Amino acid sequence: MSKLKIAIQKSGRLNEDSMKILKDVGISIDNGKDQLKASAKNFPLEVFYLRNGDIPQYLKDGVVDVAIIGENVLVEKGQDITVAEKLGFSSCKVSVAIPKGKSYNSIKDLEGKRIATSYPNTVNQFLKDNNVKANLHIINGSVEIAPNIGLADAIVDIVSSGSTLFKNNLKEVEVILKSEAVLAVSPQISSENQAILNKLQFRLQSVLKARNSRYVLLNAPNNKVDDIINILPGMKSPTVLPLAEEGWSSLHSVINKNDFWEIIDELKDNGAEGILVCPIENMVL
Ligand SMILES: Nc1ncnc2c1ncn2[C@@H]1O[C@H](COP(=O)(O)OP(=O)(O)OP(=O)(O)O)[C@@H](O)[C@H]1O
Ligand SMILES: O=P(O)(O)OC[C@H]1O[C@H](OP(=O)(O)OP(=O)(O)O)[C@H](O)[C@@H]1O
Ligand SMILES: [Mg+2]
Repeated sequence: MSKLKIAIQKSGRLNEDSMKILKDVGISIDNGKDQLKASAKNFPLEVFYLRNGDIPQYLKDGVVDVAIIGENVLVEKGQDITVAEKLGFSSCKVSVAIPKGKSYNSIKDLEGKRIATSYPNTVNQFLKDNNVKANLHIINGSVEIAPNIGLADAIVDIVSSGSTLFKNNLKEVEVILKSEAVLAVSPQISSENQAILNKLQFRLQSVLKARNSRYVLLNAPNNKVDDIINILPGMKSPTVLPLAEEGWSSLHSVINKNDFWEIIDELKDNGAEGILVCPIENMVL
């Protein structure tokens, strides 16, 4: 029987969350220590542990069918690779930064400047789109140090919290792109393995929806139930059950996790009590 081949970052920022999402979709992996290849016990899946930067080529060559990878790496090295699913972790930006003390008005200020980066294709495309010519210095890591040692006037690198920029006395002046971890698909995937991918994607979607949602339970006097139903976003028809205490009901609903803190005061002002907010493991809609 055919198996879907998936590439996961061997070690680094994506590894743990990638393994966690496979676990959350019910796939258990037989993982020997330091193994570069492993098989799932209960799903037709083979896992290859690879360097993030090498994965686009493996996808292009059809060595692996799918991969969990940063979108930014696909922009840099994998233009013809499709994204099946955004996975909601490892959010970051690829940005231009310059020394804090330098003035900056527009992209044109980069004309003729030296830019240090590990993402030359991304930077070249950005410069071309903006009709700016600059000189690239390609380095593999610790890019933020380049302006301080006189190697460059500006850098293009990943920014997340901004603390690396801050520590190196740099400021972000342009955001070239926003990125998160994605499930990327090889253009060479067979129809047999595409069918396995569809099953994996169905499970992923159910887990991702659940991660973004919360199950809310609350109690309210019966005469407030209609008002509270109007406040709870996104649910056409919450469950309403009578409480043992006369004149009171329990309301159950699913809401987007980001909405909860926005509506909590409104719920309380409208008579909601005993509000419970619970995580959801899976959502099949
Ligand atoms: N500070 C950060 N915060 C959030 N996400 C990040 C951050 N830095 C990188 N990422 C994302 O995680 C991915 C992996 O980053 P990481 O630093 O672990 O790998 P790498 O050194 O670029 O790759 P390799 O596996 O080839 O060594 C990046 O491609 C990017 O999408
Ligand atoms: O905005 P921040 O939250 O500070 O994150 C940004 C930093 O994180 C990444 O480096 P990483 O720690 O992965 O080191 P690396 O250069 O060895 O990959 C990236 O290259 C930046 O340097
Ligand atoms: Mg890194």
